[in-house]
Amino acid sequence: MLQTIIRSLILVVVWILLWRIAAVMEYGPHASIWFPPAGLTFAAFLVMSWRAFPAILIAGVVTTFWVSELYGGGTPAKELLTTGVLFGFAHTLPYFLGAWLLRSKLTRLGSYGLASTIMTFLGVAALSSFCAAWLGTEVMISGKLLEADAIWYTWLPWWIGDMSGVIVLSPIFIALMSWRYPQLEHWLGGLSFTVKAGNQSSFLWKLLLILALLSLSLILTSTANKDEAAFSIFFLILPLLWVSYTESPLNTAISLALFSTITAFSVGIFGLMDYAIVYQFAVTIIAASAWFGLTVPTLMAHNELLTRQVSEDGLTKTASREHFMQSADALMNLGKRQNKPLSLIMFDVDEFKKINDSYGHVAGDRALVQVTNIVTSVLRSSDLLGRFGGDEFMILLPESSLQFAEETAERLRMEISRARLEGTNHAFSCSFGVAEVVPDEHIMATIDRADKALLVAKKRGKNCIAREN
Ligand SMILES: Nc1nc2c(ncn2[C@@H]2O[C@H](COP(=O)(O)OP(=O)(O)OP(=O)(O)O)[C@@H](O)[C@H]2O)c(=O)[nH]1
Repeated sequence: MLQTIIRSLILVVVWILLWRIAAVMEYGPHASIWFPPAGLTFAAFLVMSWRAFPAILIAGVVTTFWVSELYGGGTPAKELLTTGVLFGFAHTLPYFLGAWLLRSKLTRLGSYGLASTIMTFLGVAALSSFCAAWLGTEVMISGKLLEADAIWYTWLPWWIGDMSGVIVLSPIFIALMSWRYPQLEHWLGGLSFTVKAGNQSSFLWKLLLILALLSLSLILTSTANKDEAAFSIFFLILPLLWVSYTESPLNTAISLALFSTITAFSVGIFGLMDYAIVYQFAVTIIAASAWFGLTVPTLMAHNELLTRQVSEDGLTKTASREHFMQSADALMNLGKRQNKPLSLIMFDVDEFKKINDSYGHVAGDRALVQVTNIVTSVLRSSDLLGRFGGDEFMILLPESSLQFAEETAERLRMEISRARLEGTNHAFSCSFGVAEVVPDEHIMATIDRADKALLVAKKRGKNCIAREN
């Protein structure tokens, strides 16, 4: 309970502080480049759900009194209180509903729906801020804190400011809060905001590049005082996308927060109010693109994982049957072009069933890994080892005559027979069948001949090598 009260108090104070900062950076009445409290409200509802309500309502009431103070005052306290409560609801309800929608979508998507998560986040940010700005303006007008016709020139910049506040800043607020709520990571749709171990120097260089380019664009605009110069800020999309493609979501959130904060402050410092709308759109569009950019590394990682799963045997990490066939085709074509012989070895662990029956299937699995490790240590890097199925494996040896393949099989047989099943005194052995690839034949024909030779080796008493007839 005490913890909830402390968290709510911190939320009230931070919200009011951010509101004050945004008010300092206003380029028109109720219009700033971005409105950070909107980002905080959205993040708070996403992380804390309805528990964030009291804190944001209180902050809404306090700031309504402050607005009256800033813009002339004169409204009686009772009326201000009603306006404050109404404003609180006008601000919180749209963001609460938006965060609830995103939250329920996230729980359904899991970590594979990052692109969909980001699309929903951007859509929800646009809709929630639209409603919050519209309702907020109406409340301000009915509370006589705004002129009736102000709806037309206040509502639009209010909306864009709120929307960019949510799009640009709520991820950094979610990141800050998720350190206190680690359970968040499960449903952030593959977005992890935890600090990753490792060298951050490349990120710092990228950050410096962003700051340098931003300063250049701002100085250029204040010197030239031309629209064309102001639009140069859109070039910042390149380094920011670079960050999102190559860095963690947390680093992307930090870069966007820093980029947008400096931009918002600079509009006041450099007197760039005339270009405020350019900066507002630049910040929002660049942030939205950077969030989509985050899907690239995630998709690439998924792609890599899937490729590995398809091309690798899950247990022994040797080539899967499908991958072996594909690679064998390429190696056979190369052999044919270079006019070099290729040979194939099929081998099978002897009495493998006994290992399973005596020591269990887990020990059986370990035995298969042990055998393939021994085989890999003997083979050349150009040889291709694949699992045919069960305890049967195949090796394609480029630039190898039948004679060379037999010698290799003999070395493998010796090495394997020296090994003992981990933690036991159980000795292994394998039987081998060897065949040479005939130019233009299908790999399955060679496999068939090597397999027949393997059967012969088994019939001869196992732990030996047989060559094709
Ligand atoms: N632990 C484990 N066992 C497997 C796996 N795949 C197949 N097996 C078992 O491996 C055994 C293969 O037995 P076989 O090759 O038919 O016979 P064997 O005992 O090796 O006898 P020989 O080949 O005649 O020497 C079967 O009992 C399968 O259930 C696996 O991935 N892990």
